[in-house]
Amino acid sequence: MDGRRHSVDIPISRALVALRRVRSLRDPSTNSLSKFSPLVDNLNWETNSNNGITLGFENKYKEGTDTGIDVAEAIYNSRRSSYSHEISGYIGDVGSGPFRNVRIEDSNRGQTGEDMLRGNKSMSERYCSNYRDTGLELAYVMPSSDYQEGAGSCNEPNEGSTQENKIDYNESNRARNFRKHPRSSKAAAGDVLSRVGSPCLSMGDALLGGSSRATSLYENDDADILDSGQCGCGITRYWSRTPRFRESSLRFGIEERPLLAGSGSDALLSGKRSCNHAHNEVILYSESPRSLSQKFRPKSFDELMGQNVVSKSLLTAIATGRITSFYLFHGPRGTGKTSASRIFAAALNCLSPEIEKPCGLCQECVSFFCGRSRDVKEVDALKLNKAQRIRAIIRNAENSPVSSRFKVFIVDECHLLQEDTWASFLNNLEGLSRHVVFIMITPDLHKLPRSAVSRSQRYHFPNIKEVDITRRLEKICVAEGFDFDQEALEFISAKSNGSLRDAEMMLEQLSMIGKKITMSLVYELMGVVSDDELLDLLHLALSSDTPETVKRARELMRSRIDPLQLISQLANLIMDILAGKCQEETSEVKRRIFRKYTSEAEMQQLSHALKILSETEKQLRMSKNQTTWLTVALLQLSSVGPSLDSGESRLCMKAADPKDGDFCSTSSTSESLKHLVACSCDSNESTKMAMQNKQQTLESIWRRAVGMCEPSSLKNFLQKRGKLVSVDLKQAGVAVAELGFHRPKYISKAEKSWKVIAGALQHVLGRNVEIRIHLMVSSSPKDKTKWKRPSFSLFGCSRRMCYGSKSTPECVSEPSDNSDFTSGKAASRDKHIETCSSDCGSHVSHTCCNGKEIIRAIRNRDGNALSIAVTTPNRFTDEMSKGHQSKCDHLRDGINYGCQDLTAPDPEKQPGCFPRTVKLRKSNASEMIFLEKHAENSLSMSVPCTKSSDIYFHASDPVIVSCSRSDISRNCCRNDVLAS
Ligand SMILES: Nc1ncnc2c1ncn2[C@@H]1O[C@H](COP(=O)(O)OP(=O)(O)OP(=O)(O)O)[C@@H](O)[C@H]1O
Ligand SMILES: [Zn+2]
Repeated sequence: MDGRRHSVDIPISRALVALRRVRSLRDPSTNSLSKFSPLVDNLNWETNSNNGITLGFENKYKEGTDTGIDVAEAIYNSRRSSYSHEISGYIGDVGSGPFRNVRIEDSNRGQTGEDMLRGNKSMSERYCSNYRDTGLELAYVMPSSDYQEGAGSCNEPNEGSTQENKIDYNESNRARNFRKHPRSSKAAAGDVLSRVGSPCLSMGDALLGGSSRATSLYENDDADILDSGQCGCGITRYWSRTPRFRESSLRFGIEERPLLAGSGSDALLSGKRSCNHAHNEVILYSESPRSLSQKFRPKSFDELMGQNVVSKSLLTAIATGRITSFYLFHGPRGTGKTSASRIFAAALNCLSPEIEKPCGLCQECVSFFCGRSRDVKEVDALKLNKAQRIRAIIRNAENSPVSSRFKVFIVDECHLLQEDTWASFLNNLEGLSRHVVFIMITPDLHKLPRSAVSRSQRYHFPNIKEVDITRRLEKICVAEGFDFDQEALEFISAKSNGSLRDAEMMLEQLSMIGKKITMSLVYELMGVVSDDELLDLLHLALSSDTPETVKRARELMRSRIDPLQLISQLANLIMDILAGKCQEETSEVKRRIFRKYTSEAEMQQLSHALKILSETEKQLRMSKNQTTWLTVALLQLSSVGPSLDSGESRLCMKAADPKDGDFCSTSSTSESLKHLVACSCDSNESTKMAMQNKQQTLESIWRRAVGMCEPSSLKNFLQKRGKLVSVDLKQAGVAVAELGFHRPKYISKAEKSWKVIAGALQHVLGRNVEIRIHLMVSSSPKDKTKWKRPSFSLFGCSRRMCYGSKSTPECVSEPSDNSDFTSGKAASRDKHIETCSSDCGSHVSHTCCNGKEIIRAIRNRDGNALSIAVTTPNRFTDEMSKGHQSKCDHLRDGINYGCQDLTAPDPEKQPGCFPRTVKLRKSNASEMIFLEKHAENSLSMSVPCTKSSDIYFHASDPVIVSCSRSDISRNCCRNDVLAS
C-alpha cells in the first residue's frame, strides 16, 4: 500500500465481479454464506453519471438487526481475503438506525476496515475527522436528510432520514468531492437532482406554496442499469426522470398527512395544504419551484382548465372500470397533456371511494404525489428507442404492480419513438395484462404511425380558451400577490395562442419587471402595439396620408416595435375586421374599428391591404432593412383600394430629378428609395409634364441598367432594341419592370438574357425585380421616341430576380447560353426547354406569391406560340429558402401539354371570342390550368395548386398570353400587366 488514495473507474463487469465476491463472503464465525446471502440478494445496482455503481440494499434490514456491522464486516473480511479493492464505507449509525450506507471504493490504500467497524461513531465525526485529512477509505457516514440533500451539516446526523444501505463503487473524484463538498456531491452520492418536472416535486411545490421546501425522493436521471428484479416493477433502469424510491420515507407515516385536503384549484393556489410544513424533518430534498407553471401545475381534474371533456371522460372510464391499456393524449403545447396524464395515473390508483379522483388523501395518492409511487413511471421516449429497452419494459410490465392497482407508464413526446419501437409496443399491446396502462403524449398526432393512433384511446387537448386562461392567470396573481390590470391579463391570454403555459410564463416575466401588471408593461415586454396605435396607423395608411403614415411608423419603430410583429398585428386586425369577428369580449377600441369599416368598398380595400401585408411579411424575413420596407408597404396600402384597382393603379416611378440620374448605382435599397416616390397614376396626374418626367425617369433607369449589362453585344442590342416601358411598384418589395421590344425575335433574345437584365435593373432600383417582356407596337421601330404602349401584347413573359441573390449583374455578366444577340436567329423550342432546364433553378424568387411562380415563358420556333414552364412544387418554400433548385427535370422529359383550345371560340359567347376559360390538356395531372380572357387579344393565365412537379405546356397556335405569377387561388392572379 503506497499510502495514496487511488480510485479508479470500475467497469460494470468488475463491479459485478465485486458483487460476486460480496456474495461469496462468508460468515466469519461459521464460514458459511448464509449470513450474507439475504443481504446481497437485496442489493440494488445503480449507476450514476460517472459510471460509478452503487449497490443499494433494499430496506429489509430493519431495526434491531446489525446488518450494518455485518456488511462492514463482510466487506472487511472479504478484503482481507485478498479483495483487491479497498473499501471505504459509509455506514449508518448502527446503534440508532436500521439503514446504512456502505461504500466500496476502488483504492489501493489499505487499512480502515476496523474503522468501518467502529460503527457507533457518528457520521459527522467520521466524515469530518477522518476523511478530511487522511483520505481514510473506510468511514461511517450517517446518511442524514442533509446528506441526502447534499446540504447537510456534519454535526447533525438525522437518523430518521437514513435511506438505504449502499455499497458504492465510485470513481475517486466523486468520492473525494463528496468528502470535501458534501453539498456538491449529490450526484456522486447517487442523490437527488432537480426534479422539478416530476409529479412528486411539482406536487410538493404546489403544496408548499413555493416558499417552503418540497419533497423529492427521486434519484438522478442517469441511472441506467438497475437490477430489474429489485425495484418493484423492476424497470427503473429504463426511466428517465424516474423516481427512485427511498423506502425509509414511508416510515414517517405520511399517509396520515393529507397532501390534498380536497380538490380544486383554490385550495391549491392558496398553498395552504402542506404535509411537509409540519414535518420538516421528512423533507429530504428541498426545491423551490422554478417557475409559476411548475408551481401551479394542476393536481386534479378540477384544476385542469378548459379540458372538461377529457376530464369527464377519463373520470367516467375510471368510475366504470373501463380502462384500456393504451391512451393517447395529443394537442397543442401547454394545454395540460402531461398534467392530465399524471392526474389520470394518480386517479387510476386512488383508493378513495369517491368519484372525484385523485383524492390526494389516500395512501396511493400521497405516495404518488410525493414521487414515491413505484407503479407510475415516466419514460423518456428517446431512451425507449433502444430495442432491448422497449422489450424489457413490456416484459416488466407483466409483473404485478408493487402496491397499486395499475402500473402506469407515461411516455411524453411519443412522436420521438421510432418505428421499431412502435412495432414492438403494438405487437405486445394485446397481450398486456389488465393492470398495465400506457399513456402516450404528443403534440403531433400526425407523426405517429396510423396503426398506433387507431389502436389507442385518443384524447384531444384543444387550445385553452382565452377566458379560461384569464381566469387562471387571475387566480395565480391573487395567490402570488401580484397587482394587475384585468385588461393586461386578457391581453396576455389573447397572445398566448391557447397555451396556458405560455400565458403563465409571460405573466411570470411581467411580474419580474414591474410592480403592477399593466397594459403598457405588456406592450413593452412583447414589443407590440396597442390597439389604439394600431388603429391609428391603419387608418392613416389607408387614407393615403403619406407624411403622417411615415411619421407614425417611424415613431412606432423607434419604440422597440418589431416590424414583423407590427405587420402581423396589422394583418390580424384586418382579418378580424374582415371576418366581422366582433366578439363580446372584444375591446371598445376594436369595436370602434369594426364599426368604421363596414362598406363593401372598404372591405375590398382591406383585403387588398391584407395581401400586401402578407407579401411584405415574407419580404421582411429576408431583409435587413425591415423598417424601410414596412414603411413602403404601409404607403402602398392606400394605393390598392377598390377604386384604384385597375390597370391605372399601377404605380409609376418618379425620380426627384431624373436628369440627375438619381437612380444611381449605389444600389443601396434605402438610397434608391429616397429618389423614388410611389404615386398613383390617376388621370389627374397624367399631365403632360408628369408624363414627360416619367418617360425621362424610365429612360434614365434603362440607360443605367443597360450600361451594366455584359457582354457588349447584349448592351448594344438592348440599347438599340429595348425599352423600359414601366416600372411597377405595386407589389411590396418587388419592382415589376416591363420591357418592350418591337419584334418577337428580339424578345426571344432578350428573354435569354433576362437574368443579366434583371440583375442590372435590380442594381439600379435597389430592390427585387420581376421583368416582363412584351412585344411593342410602334409606328416606327427605329424611332424610339414614338414608341407607345401597345394596346395589347403579342407575347409576354415574366421573370423575377431576387435582390441579393447570386445573380447579381456581375455574376451573371455572361449570358446563360451562347446565343448571339445580334444574329436574330431564333432558337428551337427544344433549345428553349434545355435552357429553361438549366435556368430555372437559379433565378427562382424567394418572394413568390403562395409559393407559385412561373419561371419560364418561351416562344416556340415560329415565334407565335408559347412554351411556358411553371414551377409549382409544394416544397417550394422550403427549397427556395435553402436556395435549392426547383425541380426542372420534368422539362427535359418533354412533358408537353397541348393547348389547342386557346383560339377556339367560346361556344357560349359570341363567335370569335376567346373562351373565358380554357383548359389546357395535360398528360398526367388532374390539375387544370385556366386561361382567362383579359381583352380581345390578351389572356392571362393562372395555375391552380399543382403537384410537386413542373408543368410545361405550350400553346400551339398564335396566342396572346400574359404569363405572370400565379397563385393557388385563381382569384389572386395578377395578370393585369398586359390588360389594355
Ligand atoms: N389545462 C390546464 N390547466 C391548468 N394548467 C395548465 C393547463 N395546461 C397547461 N397548464 C399549465 O402549463 C404547464 C404545462 O402544462 P403541461 O406540461 O401539462 O402541458 P402539455 O400540454 O403537456 O405541454 P407539452 O406538450 O409542451 O408538454 C402546467 O404546469 C400548468 O401550469
Ligand atoms: Zn386518493
